[in-house]
Amino acid sequence: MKESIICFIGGGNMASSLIGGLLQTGVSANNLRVADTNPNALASYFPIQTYNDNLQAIQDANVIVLAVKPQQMAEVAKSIATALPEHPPLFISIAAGIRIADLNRWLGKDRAIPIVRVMPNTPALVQSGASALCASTHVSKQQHELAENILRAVGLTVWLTDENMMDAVTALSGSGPAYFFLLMEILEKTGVQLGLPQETARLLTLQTAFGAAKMALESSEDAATLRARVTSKGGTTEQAINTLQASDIQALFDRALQAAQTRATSMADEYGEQA
Ligand SMILES: NC(=O)C1=CN([C@@H]2O[C@H](COP(=O)(O)OP(=O)(O)OC[C@H]3O[C@@H](n4cnc5c(N)ncnc54)[C@H](O)[C@@H]3O)[C@@H](O)[C@H]2O)C=CC1
Ligand SMILES: O=C(O)[C@@H]1CCC=N1
Repeated sequence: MKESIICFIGGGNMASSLIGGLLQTGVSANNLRVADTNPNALASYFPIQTYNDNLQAIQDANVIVLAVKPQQMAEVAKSIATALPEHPPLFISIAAGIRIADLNRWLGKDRAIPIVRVMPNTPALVQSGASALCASTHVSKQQHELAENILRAVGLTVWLTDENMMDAVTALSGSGPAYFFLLMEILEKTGVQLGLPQETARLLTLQTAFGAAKMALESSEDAATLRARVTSKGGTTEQAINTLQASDIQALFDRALQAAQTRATSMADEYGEQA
């Protein structure tokens, strides 16, 4: 991976998390490029080569990371197709919903293009991302390893054998950081309502979230057991958990994640087959 030239098409929120994470992990700035049609998106960027012309940016790249919005993907991919060499580089698409088959059609028409579809998340910026990967049948063993190495450099990776699982992953871990950030917002605000100074509520919230995640990751016990250890019989936690369960928090999250999964699937139809 260290020698590969990795070119990002689209330099927004998710691309900047990946680029920042890769730089932190020691990938040379000389091997990273980013192209974006909006020069403001690149203004505050890391010290890597930036382009406003996608076709110029992809020249000699070993890996092209497609990081534009799903609705822009067809147009961007079809334009890149006009400039691909005889042996196309590895494509990594991080777009929610967009299927490998559609990407291959846009990029290659009838010829096979090596594509790895990935659903990463923004904690990649601090090497704590979680990515699910799924490879097209035309991805070589080396390209498989290359994609794995790029994403593993910024966090956990899991491979999916069934691309259909990607929309569930998008609902769980792709969107997931937002659920935890929302919970942090809620806890901090509630702490203030209970009488704590804002900064005290903020710090206690963040450290509690971090501590709970670290403990769950490092423990051999499941989350339910760890929760039980906090919940003293007749104590305070029991009151809070009972209140949350009386409002059926499980059903609320079922509906929320189903809505996200359904949206990912509908984006594939909206921006894919008809595009
Ligand atoms: N934000 C997130 O947490 C995650 C996003 N994703 C996926 O990553 C992709 C990008 O999402 P974000 O970074 O959030 O969006 P964003 O809007 O922050 O970034 C997209 C960038 O693409 C640029 N762009 C638009 N048209 C272009 C073109 N023709 N050529 C080159 N660049 C162009 C835009 O100027 C913008 O900077 C999406 O497909 C999304 O589904 C996947 C996982 C998590
Ligand atoms: O909200 C979205 O559509 C993207 C995909 C996962 C996270 N952000």
